[in-house]
Amino acid sequence: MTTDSNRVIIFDTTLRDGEQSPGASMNLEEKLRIAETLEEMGVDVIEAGFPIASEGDFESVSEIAKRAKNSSICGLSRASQGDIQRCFDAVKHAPIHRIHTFISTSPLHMKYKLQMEPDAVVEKIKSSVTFARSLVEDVEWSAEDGTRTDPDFLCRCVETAIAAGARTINIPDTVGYTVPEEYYKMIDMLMNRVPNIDQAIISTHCHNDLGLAVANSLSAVQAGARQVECTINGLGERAGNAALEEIVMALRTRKDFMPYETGIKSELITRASRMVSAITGFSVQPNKAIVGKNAFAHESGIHQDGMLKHAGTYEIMTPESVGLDNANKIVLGKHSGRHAFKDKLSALGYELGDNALNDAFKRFKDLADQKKDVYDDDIIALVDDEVMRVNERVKLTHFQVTCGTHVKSQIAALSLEIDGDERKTIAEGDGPVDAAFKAIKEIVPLPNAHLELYQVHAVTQGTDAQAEVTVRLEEEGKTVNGRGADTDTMVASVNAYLNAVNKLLVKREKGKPEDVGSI
Ligand SMILES: CC(=O)SCCNC(=O)CCNC(=O)[C@H](O)C(C)(C)COP(=O)(O)OP(=O)(O)OC[C@H]1O[C@@H](n2cnc3c(N)ncnc32)[C@H](O)[C@@H]1OP(=O)(O)O
Ligand SMILES: CC(C)C(=O)C(=O)O
Ligand SMILES: [Mg+2]
Repeated sequence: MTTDSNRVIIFDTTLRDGEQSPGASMNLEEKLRIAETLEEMGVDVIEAGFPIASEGDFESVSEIAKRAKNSSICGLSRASQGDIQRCFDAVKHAPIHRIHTFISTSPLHMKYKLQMEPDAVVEKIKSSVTFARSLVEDVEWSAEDGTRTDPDFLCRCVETAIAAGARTINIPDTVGYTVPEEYYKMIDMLMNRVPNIDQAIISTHCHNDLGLAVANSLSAVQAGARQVECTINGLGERAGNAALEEIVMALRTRKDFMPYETGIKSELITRASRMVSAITGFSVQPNKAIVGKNAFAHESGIHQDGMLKHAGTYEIMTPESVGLDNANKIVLGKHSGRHAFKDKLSALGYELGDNALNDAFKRFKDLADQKKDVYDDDIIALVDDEVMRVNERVKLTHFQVTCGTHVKSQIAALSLEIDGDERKTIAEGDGPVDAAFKAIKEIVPLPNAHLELYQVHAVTQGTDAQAEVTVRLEEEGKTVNGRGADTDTMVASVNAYLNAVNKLLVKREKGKPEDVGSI
């Protein structure tokens, strides 16, 4: 830990307050993994649990303490000797350790929860901190429900705790009630009114009931607090605690406005976030700041164009700075423009001329209108389809087919353009594919061609996925493969068959000059 006046101590309570989220219980092995990652990240203080709560909590705090090297390991305890002793017995194994003891100071909590008079609470602060100090050097004291506490009484409690030996004074916004300006004033008031305040570091512990936990914490730092209590992914009681990743990245990104340092290796944030999410089963919302899956994703054409020209146009931090190695994501969808589409094609190894690019872009927009997510594989299928269709002599102009139960045979209506001439037919078949292929053969007679393969696979997942169809035709020892891709499997099938037909025509041109172009 440092005495640098601009250094903010990061106190992580994922394993204590985070575990107080209903359904977020973790076993020993999981807590050890998280603690190891927090230590690797450079977290200054790890609140590893509440040792009096259960045998399991005691064991996990002890085990984390035994393995700790650089981080201080802390345990929570009520203002009672039993809790404090149990806490000490667990954290004492760590080379650097802390006892954190708390008691409520708001009128509501004192009257109804503790059923204690304010003077008795002050006495408890004195006795509990004194006892904790008899066991360890580093004692933190918290005024539970601090933000709803009478300011004069809060000053009295803080002064008592410091006089008894507390070296960190935490002012929790236990119920997420305060707002940034009010919290700033409260910290400022303590800094100015408590006579021995310079013997302690002021700490924040903000809950997110109004979505203000991070804003309140930063406001307190600006007022003089130098420890922030927070959790990975903002896990914690009810709506959670201030999110560590948001605090750290806000301080790092806005150094111009908030000239404070933390010791966190921000490149490990994504790893820690994913680990906590996987262990607790609490998924991170896609639009969550810093660690949401969309935090560095750009879908709209104007943003994508800006990003391609200069990432700073729409990103205030780099994905690498939080450990995302797949860099910023340009997500192609119906809001994308040509710049992003062309860039994606280059990344996929395609360089198309202007006309081909425009055609492919149009088909991409049509696809994006039908399909929510357009993946790289969709684009590859689409462009391959486009490239294959250049210079085709037989083109599909219209196709419709019936299908369903209680019909003996399916009817396909088909129009093709052959060398510029429109030809139409209607054919019956045993199933829609059979009807469609018979219709093609009626217009384009291929007496010696045999269908060797008809294969369908979904390019991506979901019911709106593109179907990719492969058709293999064999004619007098020559084999061609045709491919077609579309969200409609039947349209993809017809396109694949026609693609194979066009290839056969090319092969005829090359092999038998006398048959050139005969259809
Ligand atoms: C804001 C916070 O996050 S506070 C921390 C919350 N975390 C936890 O509660 C951890 C898990 N808790 C537990 O396992 C249990 O509540 C225990 C083991 C701590 C206590 O269990 P029990 O002894 O059965 O008490 P129970 O939880 O029902 O009630 C809490 C008691 O502690 C008292 N208490 C609450 N806070 C404090 C405090 N800071 N100092 C002293 N006493 C306190 C309450 O007034 C109540 O006392 P009472 O029994 O005389 O009425
Ligand atoms: C025990 C304290 C620090 C707490 O978690 C709170 O008040 O929210
Ligand atoms: Mg809390």
